[in-house]
Amino acid sequence: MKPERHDFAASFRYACHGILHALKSEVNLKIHVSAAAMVFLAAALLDVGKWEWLSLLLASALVICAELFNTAVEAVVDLVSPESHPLARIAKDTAAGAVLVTAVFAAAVGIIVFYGPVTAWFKS
Ligand SMILES: Nc1ncnc2c1ncn2[C@@H]1O[C@H](COP(=O)(O)OP(=O)(O)OP(=O)(O)O)[C@@H](O)[C@H]1O
Repeated sequence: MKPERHDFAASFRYACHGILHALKSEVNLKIHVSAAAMVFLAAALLDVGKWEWLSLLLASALVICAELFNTAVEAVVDLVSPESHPLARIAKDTAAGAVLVTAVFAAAVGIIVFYGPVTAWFKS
């Protein structure tokens, strides 16, 4: 049954519940969040600039958002099509493809941002 109308605080709680559920159930999301934490630590240690921080934050947020949407698509597909179906496969594979695209983008951003500071650190 659909819940009654709710306020902003309730919407915020539901959103946090969704994120926590995905964090508990999706290994890939745990990996992405851990990777983002390590990237932020490296960025702080290497003292990268404002625009580099912005790029890293944007790339990390994109990957995590894509993973959350992927989790949502998987749940809906499992709900409406527990049996094997070509359209269910397309929905899940496409959602996974979106995560892959954002992960490749994040890897490229990481290389662009860290290449200079890391080589300079090794030379020093
Ligand atoms: N109902 C279905 N009908 C057809 N193919 C499906 C169906 N469910 C899953 N698949 C196929 O199996 C693959 C794996 O599906 P699964 O639900 O295990 O997700 P997953 O990729 O393992 O996600 P995660 O590990 O993040 O939970 C899908 O990408 C799809 O190709």
